[in-house]
Parts: sequence; C-alpha cells; structure tokens
Amino acid sequence: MKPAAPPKNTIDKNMLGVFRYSKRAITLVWQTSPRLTLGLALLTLIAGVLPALMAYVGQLIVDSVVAAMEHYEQTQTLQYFPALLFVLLEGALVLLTSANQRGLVALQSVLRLSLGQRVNMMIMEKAQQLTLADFEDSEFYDKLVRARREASSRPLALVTKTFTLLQNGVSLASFAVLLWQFSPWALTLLILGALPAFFAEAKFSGDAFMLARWRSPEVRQQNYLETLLAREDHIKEVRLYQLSNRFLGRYRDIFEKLFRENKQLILRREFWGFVLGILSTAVFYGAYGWIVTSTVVGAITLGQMTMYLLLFKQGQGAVASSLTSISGMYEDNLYLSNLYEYLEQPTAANIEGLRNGPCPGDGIRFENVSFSYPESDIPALTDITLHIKPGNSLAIVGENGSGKTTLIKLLTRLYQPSKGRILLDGLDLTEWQEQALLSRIGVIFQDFVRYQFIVGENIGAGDNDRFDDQQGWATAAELGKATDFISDLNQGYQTQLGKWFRGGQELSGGQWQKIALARAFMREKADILVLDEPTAAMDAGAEAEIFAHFQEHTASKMAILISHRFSTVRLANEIIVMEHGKIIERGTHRQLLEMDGRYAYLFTLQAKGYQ
Ligand SMILES: Nc1ncnc2c1ncn2[C@@H]1O[C@H](COP(=O)(O)OP(=O)(O)OP(=O)(O)O)[C@@H](O)[C@H]1O
Repeated sequence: MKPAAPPKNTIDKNMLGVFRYSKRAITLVWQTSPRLTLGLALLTLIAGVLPALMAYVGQLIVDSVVAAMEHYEQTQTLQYFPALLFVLLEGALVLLTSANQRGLVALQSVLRLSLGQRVNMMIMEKAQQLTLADFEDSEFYDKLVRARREASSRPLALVTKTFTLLQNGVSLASFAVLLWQFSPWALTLLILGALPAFFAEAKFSGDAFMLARWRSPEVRQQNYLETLLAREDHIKEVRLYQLSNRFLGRYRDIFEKLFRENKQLILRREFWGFVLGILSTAVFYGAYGWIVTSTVVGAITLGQMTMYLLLFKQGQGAVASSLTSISGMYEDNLYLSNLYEYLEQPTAANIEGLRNGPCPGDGIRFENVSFSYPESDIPALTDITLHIKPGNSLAIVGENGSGKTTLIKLLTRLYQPSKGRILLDGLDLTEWQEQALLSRIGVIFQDFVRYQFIVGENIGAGDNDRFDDQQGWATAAELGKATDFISDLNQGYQTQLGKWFRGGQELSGGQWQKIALARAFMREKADILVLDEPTAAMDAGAEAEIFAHFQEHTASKMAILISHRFSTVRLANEIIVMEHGKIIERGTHRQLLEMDGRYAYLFTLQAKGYQ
C-alpha cells in the first residue's frame, strides 16, 4: 500500500500516465448521472467543432467579399447578399458558441454537486465496513482524510480536463481536415512540431504525480504541525510549553526539503516547456510564411489564407489549452489514486452469522487468547483464559499498558485474537451475526465520544432504537448520576453540547463521564456491560454512588469494570490482575488480599494514600 521510495532521478516511464485515472473518473461521473454525462460529452463535441466551422465561414465571408468586388468591377452592380448571409451565419455560430459554453458550465456545476455527494457517500459507506486496524494505519487514515477533503471537486475536474483535451483534440482534427486541403505536409509538420511539447508536459506531470505521492508522509507531518500550531485545542499547551518555535522550525525544515525537489522539477519543466515551445512556434511560423507566399503567388485565395491563419491561431490556442489541462491533471490523478486505493481496501467478507449460541446462559469465555496489534512484535495479550457468567461481575486491574483495554477491544470484536478463541453462549464471536452480537454489548471506553449534539441525544446514542426516547434519557441519566447538572443547564436535555456549533455548552471532564455512563445505562437490552475507566475524572463520592447503581442495575448481567480505584474494584465477583498482557493473579478481593501478592500490595498502597 505504501508508495515505493523514489529512485534517483526518477522518470515516470509511461507518458500517458496522466490519463491513468481518466477512464475511472468518467465511469464515476457516468454512474452518477448518465444523462448529464452524455450532455457534457455532446456539448464538448460541439465546442470542439465550432471553431473550425467559424474559420470556414470566415473564409466564405472573405471570398464572397472578393467575389463581390470583382463582380462590381465587371458589372458595376453591388452584390451584398452572399457576404452578409455568411456574416449572419458567423454571428449565429458565435451565439451558439456562447450558449454551448453556458450549457457546459451549467452541466458541470450540477454534476459537481451530485458527484460530490456520491463520492462522499461512497467514502463514508466504505468507512463503515473497515476494521479498527485500518483506521489505526496512519497511511490509510491519511488516505481517508484526503479522499474526503476534495471529494466534490477532483473527480469532476479530471473529467472536465479530459473532456477539454478531447474538445481540443476534436478542434485540432477538424482544423486538420481543412488544412489537409492546403498541404498534407503542412499538417504533418505542425503535428510533429507540437508533439514534443505534449510529451514533455505529460512526462513532467507524471513526475510531479510520483513526487507528490512519495512526499505524502512529509506533507502529512506538515499538516499535523499545522494542526498543533493553529488549532484551539492544541495551541493552549503548545504556547504554555513555549514549543511554537521548535514546531515552526520543524515545519520549515520539511518545507525546505520538499521545496528543493519541487523547485528542480518546476525549473526542468519550464525549461523544456520553453525549448520545445520554441520548436513548435518556429514550425508554426514557417508554415505561416508558406501560406502567405502561396497567397501572394495566387495558389490559394485570400479567403483561404484568412481561414488558415485563423486555424493556425486557434490551433495554437488549442495546443496551449491542452498543455494546461495535462499539467493540472496530475493533481487530479493524485486525488483519484488515493480515493481508489481507499475504496479498494479489502474488507472482511460479510458473513451471515448466527443470532444465538448453542449454550444460552453460558456467558463469555476467553480460551487461551493471545493477541498482537498489527505491525507490533510484542504481544498485547498472552494466553488469557476467563469465564464470566450472567449475573457476575469481573474487575480488571493492572498498570498502564498491561492490556486491559485491548481485552475489551477483543471482546467487542473490534480486533480478532491472534491465537485462541472467545465464545459467547458457546459460539465463537466470529460466528455471531454482527447485529445480534452488538445488541448484547454496552461499552463505555476511556475515550468515549463526546457527540456535539444535544444532551438527550448524547444519552440516547446508547440505544439506537430509543435514540429520541425522552423518558429513556431521564431514567438513564438518573442511573448515571447526571440528572443534577443536566437540570442546571439552560435547556436541560435540549442543551447543545460542545463548542462546534452555535450556542454549544462545554462540560467538565467528570460531567461528560456522567453523560457517557448514562449512555451505557440507556442500553437496557445489552447483557454485557463494560466500563473502561469511565469514572477516572469523577470525584470519589460520585464514583462510589455510580458503582452502587451499576451493581444493582447489572444484577442479572455480565459486568466488566476496569478501574484504578481499588475501593470500587473490590465489589466485583472476580478480580483479575494483569501485567504485560498476562493474568498474574485472580480471585475475589478477599482471596487476593490473602494471597498477599501484587493486588494486596497495590491495594494497601492506595489505602494508605487515602488515610
Ligand atoms: N492501537 C494500538 N496499536 C498498537 N499497540 C497498541 C494499540 N493500543 C495499545 N497498544 C499497546 O498494547 C499494550 C496494551 O495496551 P492497553 O491499551 O490494552 O493497556 P491498558 O491496560 O488498557 O492501559 P491503561 O491503563 O493505560 O489504559 C500497550 O503496550 C500499548 O502500547
């Protein structure tokens, strides 16, 4: 998935690489709206042939004027009609060009809206099928962020540029048809003169594409530093620790490294663009001279000369516009390569799964479960064996990084064990139907989500079926000990939380935790409740009270509690002590104290602290 390291003096061998995603972009646009895409293609085609038509009419005007003048000399009668008719025709073509142009802009704008929505939906739907491990892969996460950022503009930009190239191609082909009459040699010369500039632009665009891909880790670091230096939630600490200059320095260093490489590419690109541009201009003016002399010797008419000159001018314009399109295409390609890599990230096959286990009431079993995080050699869990029956509670204690949260992540199927298996009611977690499994589990992680919604919805999020159930909110808030401060808020359960939206109210850490607990209590149907240190920011009184509720409320359920406070842990039916991913002690509070091991030591230490 990672782009290869850049070889020295890299060259993108495939000069047609700028078109690498054009087909996919067109397919995407086509799927968004076949009608609009057809319309766009048709108008592009018309825009392509109109210039040649106008040049041709220009010839007819001049020739009919010359004919009228000759006619006047011979007969002394004025003949306005053919010339004026052609003038009228040219006027009509100009009108058509302008209508066509408007139509193109309108179609593109409408398509941009639908396409943006479609791509964003694709990105978010895909995100729902990914595993947590995918999100933890920085490279991959970056793809997701970038894919989202420019979803509405890039695919269409690539299509528009591809179409502009086609339009210019059609124009040039129609010019060629007219020019052929003058001399096939002139045509061949002009094509040969323009080709080097085309290829150079395509090559350098390809190089820029590869360079930008290889540089994406550095650019990502720069983006991160920008976040640190310019976002409200980071700037506080950065300023207080006086880190600004250090971070600015890092930002500058990365820039300078990227700048050197980009500068070289820009200079090479412009140098060759200029040199090859001279070649095509020289050929162009050579042919120009040829046409002028052919007119002087009477080989072609004045009207034909006017037409050819116009064709030449417009031909140069079409070539220049094609070059601009090509040079802009690499950025669009970069976006699309990123988008497609993201969309094509393999996802686990969607298994049907079972809704019940063979031994209802057996509860949760961990059988010799070991686990290592992706790209980590050190196991986060080793040989964990556990059994929690309905009606029982399990407390997990252990120092930071001992594997407590990881164990919960495995239980909730966010990750799969590397070895061993986890059973619920006798059925391996992997064989459960996702919906059935998840409806049985209620978890509040340390880093629970602080939804920037109203208070009630923050609680209702615990049970999707009762998301808006106001009575349910109140009951859950009562259990989470959140009622008091909610009633002090301006609009009670309707108060907007967080700072993202107007009128939002920020809560203290402990108040947010109470909201999160209420959310867990909202999940009435779940019979496995997990609290991963959700009360750390609460005062000891509130925590004790909440756990009393928790015990009472979960009497017939399976409760798992992670906490560093032994005063609450002691209430659990079974306590396990973890160290370096292993269970080193297990038993009730009393048994563990009698064992006089790690638990007893830590308990006594903490108890002393409270004295
Ligand atoms: N997403 C991750 N990717 C890789 N390693 C991880 C990841 N999350 C945790 N780890 C590692 O796994 C080990 C166990 O972490 P875990 O979060 O389970 O600890 P914990 O016991 O819950 O700690 P704490 O008390 O600090 O919350 C740690 O060594 C940690 O560095």
